[in-house]
Amino acid sequence: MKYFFIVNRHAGADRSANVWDEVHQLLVQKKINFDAVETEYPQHAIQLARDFADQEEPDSVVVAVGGDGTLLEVLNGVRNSKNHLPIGYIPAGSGNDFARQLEISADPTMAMQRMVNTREARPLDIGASLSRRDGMVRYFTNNIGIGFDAKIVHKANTNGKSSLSKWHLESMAYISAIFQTLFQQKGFEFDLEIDDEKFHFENMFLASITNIEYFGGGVGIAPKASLTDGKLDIVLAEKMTTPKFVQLFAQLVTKGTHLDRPEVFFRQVERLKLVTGEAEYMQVNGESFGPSRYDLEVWVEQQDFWM
Ligand SMILES: Nc1ncnc2c1ncn2[C@@H]1O[C@H](COP(=O)(O)OP(=O)(O)OP(=O)(O)O)[C@@H](O)[C@H]1O
Repeated sequence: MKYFFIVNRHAGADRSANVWDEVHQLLVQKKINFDAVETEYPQHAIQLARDFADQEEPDSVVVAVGGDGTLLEVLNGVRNSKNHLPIGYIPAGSGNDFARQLEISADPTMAMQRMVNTREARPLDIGASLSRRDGMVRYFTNNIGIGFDAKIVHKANTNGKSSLSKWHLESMAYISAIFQTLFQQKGFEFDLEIDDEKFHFENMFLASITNIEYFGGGVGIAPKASLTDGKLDIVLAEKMTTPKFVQLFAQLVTKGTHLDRPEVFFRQVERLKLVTGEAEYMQVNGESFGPSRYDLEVWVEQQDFWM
């Protein structure tokens, strides 16, 4: 097996550089067949992954070293190649939500051992989204979020990448951003189509289309999500009063019983369509987009992973 590593040394507020140094040493020690390239700018991993996959090297794996954003780019590169090579992943980001879902160790040596001990590719669900505005299809491993969570991601990302590692659930910066955004985020119109059912929401606050349980570095938005059920989970919350939000948030971070609340809409689907009435921020795997109006068709596909 040949491993092609795509390394974002800037992920995890630069922690990734240390992760990569440790992994690199192990690769050399264990005489593993590998090549490695470091990303030089945002989005570079898409092109690197696509170019490598296009070469049709037999028995090879493309490995992302970085956070959920780097994994997102590698996935999009591979899906845009004619060869959907298996993807490996060494988590080295701030949030690492995909690694959390799959219980991949944050310890680089353990993550690396798990990957090189793998004997066969494992097909897992990924999300695909077609923007009916620009005709582009984009893929994601974790989730698409519109509204509240996306605005928090936007704030974290514009606050400087070096401060991102401090944005964990328990950090004051995160909690204060949640409350600031709670007051700033207005309700927006949202149309949803699932099979033959159509829903119109006047006052949407957060719309999450998720393939995994977590977003935002360990927040369990979708406790029933699975990477092997062939479904995406839709979790919607309408704009609510502050006391109700506090109750919901407490349920979300403690017991995961928020899906039962009347302000929350929950479905598991293979395909959906959504349209936003207003320009909103969107986050995909923790990467920020917009603000913009969205008209998306989203569905589940499968991708081979090496882990
Ligand atoms: N050479 C580079 N210089 C600056 N930014 C880069 C470079 N290479 C990649 N990036 C960008 O770094 C960003 C952050 O990467 P990533 O999401 O992997 O880490 P993270 O944000 O720390 O982790 P997580 O998403 O798990 O919280 C991505 O938007 C990616 O495009």
